[in-house]
Amino acid sequence: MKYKLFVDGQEGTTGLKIFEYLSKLSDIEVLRIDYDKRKDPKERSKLLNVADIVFLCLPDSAAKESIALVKNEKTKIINTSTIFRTDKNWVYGLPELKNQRDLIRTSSRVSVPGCHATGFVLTIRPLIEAGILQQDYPVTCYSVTGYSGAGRSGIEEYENSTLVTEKKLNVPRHYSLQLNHKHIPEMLLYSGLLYEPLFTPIKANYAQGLAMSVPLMSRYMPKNPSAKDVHEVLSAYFETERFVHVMPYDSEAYLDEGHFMISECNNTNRLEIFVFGQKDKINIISRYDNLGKGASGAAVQNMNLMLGFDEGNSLVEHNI
Ligand SMILES: NC(=O)C1=CN([C@@H]2O[C@H](COP(=O)(O)OP(=O)(O)OC[C@H]3O[C@@H](n4cnc5c(N)ncnc54)[C@H](OP(=O)(O)O)[C@@H]3O)[C@@H](O)[C@H]2O)C=CC1
Ligand SMILES: CC(=O)N[C@@H](CCC(=O)OP(=O)(O)O)C(=O)O
Repeated sequence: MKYKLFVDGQEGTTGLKIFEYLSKLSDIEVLRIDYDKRKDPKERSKLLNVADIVFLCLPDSAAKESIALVKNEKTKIINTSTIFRTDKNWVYGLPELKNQRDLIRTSSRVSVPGCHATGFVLTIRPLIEAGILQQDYPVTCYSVTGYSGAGRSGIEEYENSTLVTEKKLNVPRHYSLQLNHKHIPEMLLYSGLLYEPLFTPIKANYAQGLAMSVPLMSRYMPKNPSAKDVHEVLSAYFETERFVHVMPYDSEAYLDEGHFMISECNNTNRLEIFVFGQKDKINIISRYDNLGKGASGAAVQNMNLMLGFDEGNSLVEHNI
């Protein structure tokens, strides 16, 4: 039997990328909606209810509408939008967190993590579990991302050369300046922190690739770990993971004359964690493709688990 899959939002940035992955699989049948009917609730309802798995690649309000249209027990939902990521009836689709993989395998409602939240949670949670970061540590972090993270409208804005000149989009831009980015609730809940991190995202004039940086000060942490100790904890936590890799400690070899390269994981589902530091200063940076492990790749990884496929089915693990 072939599993039936439907991507609601098939023409959007996340949806199109998921389609690319699905086109490599043979044990599935991808259901398509007519372009003109893609926003018609009646037509969507038909497909949503015959599919074994649906990917919701929609704005929050439309995703909510789709969920209400699912009227049967069988259809499993993978939701890439922001809503329900902290809802207890949904499983957070980050398999690399301890015990999360089994929850995903048996769930019929999975939320794909936000792109910024992915790197943050994977950095903080292992340190708290290992007891070298206390839950009330006042964490500050920042993330630099390509404009495709803002979906179709973001891409159109940046790829329209007149606007780039008029709006001065050729320089990086901080946003969510009130420190209230929409990923904060999931960053708080799944990292294990007691207080919201102070998070500043920065969008820049390139399409794809994200780096989340979390600087920490050893003198304020239990056991005063060195950057090398932090590296060892993270390496042990992700030792057996296929898509999350802790890179060699303080490795200059991965820098370009001292500069970090954000887009090296593009077009893969790979997330790399780097630890740098000196004296009591620790700098942890994760890099990944916001459309890979930050969205569509993560969605397909979750699908593989939910259907009992090989977890890496159709996903690219390495840059070759
Ligand atoms: N881009 C990224 O890196 C990430 C995105 N996400 C999330 O994924 C979701 C999709 O984002 P993204 O693909 O970037 O956004 P896009 O704007 O690129 O795509 C959204 C798609 O939804 C369609 N749509 C809008 N309203 C409806 C409706 N009522 N019924 C059916 N279809 C509708 C749009 O149609 P139309 O073709 O008319 O535009 C469009 O194709 C969002 O919730 C976003 O927050 C999550 C992680 C990362
Ligand atoms: C560049 C840019 O604007 N990125 C988006 C996040 C992309 C993402 O992860 O989105 P969802 O939480 O919507 O799923 C932002 O920071 O709001």
